[in-house]
Amino acid sequence: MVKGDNINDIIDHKLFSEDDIHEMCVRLGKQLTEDYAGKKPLVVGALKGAIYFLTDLTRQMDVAHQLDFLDVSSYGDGFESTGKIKVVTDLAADVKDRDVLIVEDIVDTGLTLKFMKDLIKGRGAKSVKCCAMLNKEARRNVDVDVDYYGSKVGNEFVVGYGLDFLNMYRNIPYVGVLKPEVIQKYVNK
Ligand SMILES: O=P(O)(O)OC[C@H]1O[C@H](OP(=O)(O)OP(=O)(O)O)[C@H](O)[C@@H]1O
Ligand code: HPA
Ligand SMILES: [Mg+2]
Repeated sequence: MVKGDNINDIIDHKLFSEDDIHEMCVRLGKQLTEDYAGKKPLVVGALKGAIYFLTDLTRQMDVAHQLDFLDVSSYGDGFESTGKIKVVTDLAADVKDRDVLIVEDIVDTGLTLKFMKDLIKGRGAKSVKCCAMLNKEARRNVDVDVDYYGSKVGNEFVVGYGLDFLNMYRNIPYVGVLKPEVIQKYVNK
């Protein structure tokens, strides 16, 4: 949160509490532990939104893995995807012949995930899957598999636990729906 902000002026209602998110991490961590046993996956956090989910999820994965990060951006400072995706900061690791698991906070139109999966597959990865906290399926406009996810979410703009609006509010410890008037305030500027 930002000092001086009143949470009640920002969040319309809470969608997923800290306990809800913890339960998602436990369930997904168990599944990933089974599915990646013996594979030493490369876990790729999609910067910046995924960092909160990534740190909690990987601590529930009882499987040896390595971490890397990829910053691919399409939203810029706005809240609507521009559709033009670029690599802001590339992976450090070579993904050739690796089992890669992309961790995302949310899959919305699917453009970001498709871009990342295609990029990593194109570099010769053995497998590329995604584990997202939230799946905003109704907004999908490209065909891409979200292999694991914590929960579906409706067509609402959510913030907190890594999810931002104008790069703010990521540190709200739960996921809430952003008040439409907050969006309006910035859109009309
Ligand atoms: O499915 P899409 O419509 O592509 O949207 C989902 C992506 O958008 C957000 O990232 P953003 O590009 O805003 O950067 P951030 O992770 O730094 O917030 C979010 O974290 C996902 O990565
Ligand atoms: N909230 C924050 N970031 C996002 C969202 C959302 O609902 N959809 C795509 N990026
Ligand atoms: Mg992101």
